[in-house]
Amino acid sequence: MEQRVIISRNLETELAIAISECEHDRLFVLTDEVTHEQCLPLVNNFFCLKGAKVITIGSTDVHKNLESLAHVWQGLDDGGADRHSCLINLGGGMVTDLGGFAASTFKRGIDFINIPTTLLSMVDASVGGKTGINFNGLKNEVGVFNDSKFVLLDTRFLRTLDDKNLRSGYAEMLKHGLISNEKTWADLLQFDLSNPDYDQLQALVAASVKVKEKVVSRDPNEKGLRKALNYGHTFGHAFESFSLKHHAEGEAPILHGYAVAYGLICELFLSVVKTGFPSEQMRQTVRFIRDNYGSFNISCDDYDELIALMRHDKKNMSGVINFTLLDAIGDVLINQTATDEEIREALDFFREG
Ligand SMILES: O=C(O)C(=O)C[C@@H](O)[C@H](O)[C@H](O)COP(=O)(O)O
Repeated sequence: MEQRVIISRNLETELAIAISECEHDRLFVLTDEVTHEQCLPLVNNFFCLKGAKVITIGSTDVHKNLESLAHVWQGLDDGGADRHSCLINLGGGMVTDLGGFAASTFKRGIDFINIPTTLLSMVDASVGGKTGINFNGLKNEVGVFNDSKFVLLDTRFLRTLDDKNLRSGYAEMLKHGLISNEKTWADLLQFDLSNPDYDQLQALVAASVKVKEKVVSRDPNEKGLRKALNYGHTFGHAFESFSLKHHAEGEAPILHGYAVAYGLICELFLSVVKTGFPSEQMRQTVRFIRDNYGSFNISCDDYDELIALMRHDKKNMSGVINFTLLDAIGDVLINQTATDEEIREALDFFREG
């Protein structure tokens, strides 16, 4: 059965139907500490979740690791899960990625349902079957492609989101705009992230999910076209891993979407320099990103480490760093390379504008 993505109108009814179409002798709900407090109360008294056992892991990407994964497997074991049980992932991208991986590997695979609660997870992480954890300081280093049976997308959860998480998810929408068409891209640049209109956002979310679904349906296992969805991520994942390692004590590492936004700046620059992307459209996008995401503090001394991180990108072939670039909005070029010198120039552009 293919993954079914449903823009929810009545979450309780749709969840009941989804569960009935999955193996579900025992039900489990995975939350993180934040969604346990803010989102679980919105679904906890659903009749279809009666008797479900709740498993909770730490929040943010810092916990997207082996320990949390083992905690979920343990929770499933303790709750008597067998191969006919079902895991419902209620949370952001970290929960849907990690929960999806836990479900895909427990007893070699049980059914799971994603209920994304963040913008990032709604438009990106919960759709398309990429599951996994970070490992060895590298983003999503271990995982499998495996679709949740359902994604139930209820935009009411967006109202529980803080400003930073809203902006984080929006970066992936911006990416979808850049890889799809000028109209979607231009609509996205008009949106006021400081004063979000949730009705307008709901329409943009629906359009954004369609971009992702369309790409994934043509290339579910990222043999080619799906690399379009990784635009901004060669630099983005390097920034994110760098920040996970070096963030100051008491300060949170940058959120995934912020890293992607910064990655987009670098990869737009490379797109202009290497593949002829129009520089005015780059400038407009970069201005929007700088205005809405600020910057990330790196110096020239960090370049070698960032390039070393890029050498682990999953798109690479034969040890050569691989980029997705654009020659125009909606015109994606996969399997592009750049010299270390060009990568450094892109980092200079990121730092200096
Ligand atoms: O779904 C995809 O394919 C993507 O590349 C979407 C990305 O936005 C997403 O962050 C993804 O999890 C990154 O995957 P990775 O394969 O580069 O780790």
